[in-house]
This record gives sequence, C-alpha cells and structure tokens, in this order.
Amino acid sequence: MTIHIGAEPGDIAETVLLPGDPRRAEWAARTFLEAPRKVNAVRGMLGYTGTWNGHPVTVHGSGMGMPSLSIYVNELIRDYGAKTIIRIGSAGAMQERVAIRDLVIAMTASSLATPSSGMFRELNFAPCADFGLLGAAVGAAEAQGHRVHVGGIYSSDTFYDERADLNEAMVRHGVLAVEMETAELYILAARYGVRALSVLTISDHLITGEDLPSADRERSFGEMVEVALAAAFA
Ligand SMILES: O=P(O)(O)O[C@H]1O[C@H](CO)[C@@H](O)[C@H]1O
Ligand SMILES: O=c1cc[nH]c(=O)[nH]1
Repeated sequence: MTIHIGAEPGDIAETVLLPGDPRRAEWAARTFLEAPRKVNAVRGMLGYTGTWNGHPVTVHGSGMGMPSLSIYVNELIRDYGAKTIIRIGSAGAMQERVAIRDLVIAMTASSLATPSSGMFRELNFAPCADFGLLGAAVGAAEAQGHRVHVGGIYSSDTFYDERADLNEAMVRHGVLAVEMETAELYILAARYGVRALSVLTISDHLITGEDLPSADRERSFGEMVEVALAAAFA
C-alpha cells in the first residue's frame, strides 16, 4: 500500500489504463475486463484489476490535472512496477477537421509548465509517446475503422482558459486538442524508462462550441479503450 493507493503488492498489473475520471475507470474495467476486482478506492480514486484476452490489466483513475496524475503515476511505477501506462482521456478539439468523438493519439504534448518544470530548470524538455505503442494504437484504430488523428496536443493547467492568444498560436501550429495530463505522463515515463501513450476522445470543440454531457464522458468512450488494449498487447 502507498499513501494514495490501497492495493496490495501484486494487485496492480504491469499494464495500466489511466483515465482521469475514476468512474470511467470503473466503467471501463467492468465493460472490457474479465473478472474485474476493485484494488483501490483511497480518496475515491477507483482502480480495478482484471484480465483482457488473458493479459492482466489495471484500470485506474489519475484525477484531473498533472499534479494529481503525477502522484498516481509515480506510485504505480515505483511501488507497483507498472511498465506500460496508457491514458484514456477526454479532450477538446482545437482544429476544425477534428470532430466530436474522433480519436486523437498524442505524439507529444506542449505545456506552459508541468510538475517537472522545476527539475528541468531552463530546459524545455520535449515529452513524447512511446513509438511502439503509438504505431500499434494507430494501426488498431485504423483496423477498427475509427476516425483518428495523430499529432501534438496541449496539456493545460486550466480548464477555464483565459489565453485566447495562446490557443490561437497553438491552432496555427497544428495542435490537435487540449487536455490536462499527457505532458507529465510522458515525462514520468521517460524518467522511469517505461512505456506511455495517450489515446483521447474528443468530448467538446473549442471552435464550434459543441460538447458532450458528463455521462457520455464517463461511460461511452469505448473505442479508445479498445484501441488502448490492442496497442498494449500488440
Ligand atoms: O476525461 P479526463 O481523462 O479526466 O481528461 C480531461 O477531462 C478533465 C477536464 O474535464 C481533465 O482531466 C482533462 O484532461
Ligand atoms: O482539458 C480539457 C478536456 C476536455 N475538453 C477541454 O476543453 N479541455
């Protein structure tokens, strides 16, 4: 057990799917895993472990934002031996061609700062996805017939953003979508030498103003779960 995860040693699989929403973790585990059992509920941050096609898999919430994700990812890797972590998150589209419910697979994530910024000092470290996972996820998404976009995203610290000029600059530079965790996930994966990827589903659109309700964000993003599982064991 750690400060934030109540699981016993061995309760967490080497492969972890990591949504921000703990209730999405519960839904994904109950929907896609065989024999899921709850392994964490400390602070309401739900984690479940089961199997997928015979492979042990944990689905665990990260909470919202990079400081929260940093706590869980540090403990999952250092204390439980996680080797592959795939974020399954929602995101806001920043390009017209990216539509609601499309998948976005993040090659890299820009940010103003991350919890690791203090450690890097003047260095602008470039967080990047694991290439093998990325290729496998793109292949799985295309094979499953999903609309998928691959490229850079923005990991923001503010959901209610006031920097229209900054968003405009990112749109001009092709940033596909905004969310709040991937940059730090990729940095921690690099630090510990494990594999990481973010597979995202578009839940709202910064240009058109469309959005999906919270129930859809919790329980209807199964395509990204299927892509993440296929990529993890490709
Ligand atoms: O749906 P999740 O995975 O939580 O991801 C997105 O949704 C939250 C904001 O509503 C942030 O965590 C953001 O990154
Ligand atoms: O961080 C996020 C997540 C979904 N949609 C957004 O606009 N921002």
